[in-house]
Amino acid sequence: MKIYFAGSIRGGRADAALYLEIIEFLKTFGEVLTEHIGDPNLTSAGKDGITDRFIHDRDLEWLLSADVLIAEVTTTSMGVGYEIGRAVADGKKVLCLFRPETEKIPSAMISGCADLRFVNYETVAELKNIITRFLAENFDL
Ligand SMILES: O=c1[nH]c(=O)n([C@H]2C[C@H](O)[C@@H](COP(=O)(O)O)O2)cc1CO
Repeated sequence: MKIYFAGSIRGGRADAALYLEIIEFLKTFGEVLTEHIGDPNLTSAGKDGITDRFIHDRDLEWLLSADVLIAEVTTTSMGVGYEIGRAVADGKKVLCLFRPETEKIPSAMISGCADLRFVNYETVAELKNIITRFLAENFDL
């Protein structure tokens, strides 16, 4: 299974360590196409490609080749929102994970979308359980 993991980069790297932990966990289910999102050296000021066009085109190719998109959406990111929209438009299975303990409120354009699964979680153990169920139960919960 090819998994596209989406997490904030320029939107802020407060959850970068969590992204790395999610990616390591996702690797037990299949190939994670976007391992660089967990790179602790990748900052919100940086980029992991030569140009923005290169990053966009490379990521979109990965996204369209993936079986599923899993996004951690607690840190608001325009890029993650765009990826979710493109995945939904392409009919992909999409799981969005959000920690409501923060002061942030998710965009209604994500939490209100009926064509994806939007799930709140509190602990990493809970998050892993949700991912396991989603991937094991044919992208449903
Ligand atoms: O350098 C990058 N590399 C990269 O793969 N992305 C993609 C993957 C992430 O899921 C998403 C993050 O978007 P943003 O940078 O707007 O927070 O965009 C985004 C950037 C920078 O915008």
